[in-house]
Amino acid sequence: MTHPFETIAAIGVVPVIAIESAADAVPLADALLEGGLPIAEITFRTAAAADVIARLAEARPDLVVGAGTVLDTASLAAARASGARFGLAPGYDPAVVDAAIEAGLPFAPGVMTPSDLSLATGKGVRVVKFFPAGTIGGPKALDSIAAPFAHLGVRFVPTGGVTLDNMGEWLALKAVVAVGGTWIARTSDIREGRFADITRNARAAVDKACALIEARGR
Ligand SMILES: O=C(O)C(=O)C[C@H](O)[C@H](O)COP(=O)(O)O
Repeated sequence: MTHPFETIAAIGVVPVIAIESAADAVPLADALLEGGLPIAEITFRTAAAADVIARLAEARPDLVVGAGTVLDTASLAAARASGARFGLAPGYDPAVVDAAIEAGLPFAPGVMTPSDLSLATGKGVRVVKFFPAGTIGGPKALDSIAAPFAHLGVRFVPTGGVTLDNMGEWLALKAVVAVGGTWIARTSDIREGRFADITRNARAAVDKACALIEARGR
């Protein structure tokens, strides 16, 4: 089975999803898959997250489903038990990172500073979320912060303020493995059943990411 971070690198975009009802899980997955996006980061921002992951792992194995907003070890355990294939967090919590390593779950903690990055790389982590990407200073900030870690092969998933319009600025950076964002499958679009819009957003994001990744010649 392909490593989930390889799939993420090949596609170049990760939809960050806060879904409120497990009943919407399969329609959401089908909307993403129809848009050519076989990845979903289901965030533990809602009580439904673990149920949604479990349903998707069971009913839509073609979708690489992961857990987002993993803020504590209890969420990590719930994510694993539900069948999440990877995890991400907005910040760096050593207890969560240790638990993910121990469990063998591919996990990208969030970093914002060189200190966070040092902690992460010291644990052997090589894929991190860069959050909140837009607010920290955009691609220029990432370029500067990443430079002293480049020889370690650290790759970033900038998230927070990324859109279809600005994703090209991020994916132009070699250190960026993929971008993440909520714009592809918004909570309100899921709640109100606008799955055709989600398919359209997914297709636009994937097409753009693929073109950008090809252009930079990876
Ligand atoms: O929840 C997490 O684990 C996070 O890391 C934060 C989210 O990825 C961002 O809040 C998405 O930001 P927007 O795409 O600008 O809405």
